[in-house]
Amino acid sequence: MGDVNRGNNRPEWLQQYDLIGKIGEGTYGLVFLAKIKSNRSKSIAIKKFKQSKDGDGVSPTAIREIMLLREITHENVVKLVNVHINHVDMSLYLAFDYAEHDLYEIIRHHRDKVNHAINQYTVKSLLWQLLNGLNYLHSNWIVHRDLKPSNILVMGEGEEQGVVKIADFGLARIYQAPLKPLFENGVVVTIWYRAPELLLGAKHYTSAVDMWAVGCIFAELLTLKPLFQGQEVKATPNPFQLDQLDKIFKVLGHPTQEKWPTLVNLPHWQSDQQHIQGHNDSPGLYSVVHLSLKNPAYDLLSKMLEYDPRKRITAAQALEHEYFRMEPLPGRNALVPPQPGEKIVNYPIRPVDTTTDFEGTTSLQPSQPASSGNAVSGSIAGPHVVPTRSVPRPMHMGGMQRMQPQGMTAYNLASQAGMGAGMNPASVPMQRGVTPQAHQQQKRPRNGDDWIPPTTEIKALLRAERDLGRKMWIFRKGREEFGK
Ligand SMILES: Nc1ncnc2c1ncn2[C@@H]1O[C@H](COP(=O)(O)OP(=O)(O)OP(=O)(O)O)[C@@H](O)[C@H]1O
Repeated sequence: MGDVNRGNNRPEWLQQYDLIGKIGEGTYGLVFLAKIKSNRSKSIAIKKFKQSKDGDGVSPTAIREIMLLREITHENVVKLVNVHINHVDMSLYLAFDYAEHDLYEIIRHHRDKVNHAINQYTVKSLLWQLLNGLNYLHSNWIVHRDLKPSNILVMGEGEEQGVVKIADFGLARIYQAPLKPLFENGVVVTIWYRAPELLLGAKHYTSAVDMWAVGCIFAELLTLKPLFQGQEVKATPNPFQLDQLDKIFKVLGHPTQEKWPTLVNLPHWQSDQQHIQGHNDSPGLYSVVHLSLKNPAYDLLSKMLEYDPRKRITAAQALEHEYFRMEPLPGRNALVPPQPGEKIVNYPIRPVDTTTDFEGTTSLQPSQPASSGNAVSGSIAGPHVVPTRSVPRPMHMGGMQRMQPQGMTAYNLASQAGMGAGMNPASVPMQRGVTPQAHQQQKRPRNGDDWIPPTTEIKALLRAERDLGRKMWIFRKGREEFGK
């Protein structure tokens, strides 16, 4: 057990886990690695959400994330295995299946450590599974909106080795007609992967924004470099990201009204003509990604990076693309070597900062090696421990699992449904329910520290969101009436 389990006020629910340490930090909170005590071979990633700024407890963002994730069951989408709300301080913990790798680290490893490209089979398998998960989400009216390499997880050793899992639905929204204006929720997609319509000020978003991000990620898998690495403007809540657009135009050329008729309606296109309506020559996407114009990979990529969102390829269409029908065929284990005897890439496991506990505080005790075999942070713990990467370890490679296109259709049966003449969420079978483990947990109420059963939980969360809305309404009314 790591030091992080030694605190006096450790909540009781946590006792089913051995908390190993912190593995990451995002906009919405910290991510921890834990082991289930009753089954130490099972690793869990526990995401602790930060409190909302106004101290109202569980934030609406978190509520949406839970509501979405409880409904979602797909091999290529990360599984939410448990939810915990601490009623004392209204902090929220989500327990997900743990994935040893993510595309950010895989790309980084190839670029900075092994110094060679990711093999074609792996790129194709990663991309296919990413599209497969995304197709499922889009079929269920969910736009991810924050796709980027660190949100695309890949399973390590075990039965699911090399399987892609889309993670982080912190910004995802269920989208229905009429679409909600973007600005209500502020910034959506991380800038490098942000679609041009959003950069040009579109007030509505569609699943096409995710496909743009997939195009950027596909190019990054091929070249090991972010495709459009713009300098972010951070001044106002949703500033005009001129540099990001500029980076895109430099590679793809400037969009034209002929190719993208609704372009003229976009706010920034009108307001900043001088900067963004030039007509300079671009080197061409194919030269940046080093692909010939005839290569099916290039054809698919250029369809993902189509300017007009209405013409951009959908996830369902992309899965049917010729690229996935030619050798090497994509497979379920994206990390197996392309040919028997070919060199295996030893991807590093996640470093774990064993000195940081759930409160984000540091125990100031020396780190201990995690029994999980995960890498741990430096040996002397300080308040600002910089985790070090472990020595890469060889991965056990199981039998090669590759799929024929027909096999993939079966594998993807649910997610392919309803994608012909428009998306039809009703035709996609969705499993509801909760793991038996979660049911056991809910029977043990504790002092402000209980597990909430799924339906009650959703109701409670909805109530919390409604209450928050009511509070804001009362607050706004008060301001109107009293002029404050
Ligand atoms: N289920 C998981 N298993 C293993 N690692 C995970 C899991 N979920 C998230 N991570 C990792 O934890 C780190 C932080 O993730 P998180 O989703 O909080 O933030 P982010 O995606 O890096 O940034 P942001 O939230 O600002 O978009 C990332 O490196 C991510 O790959």
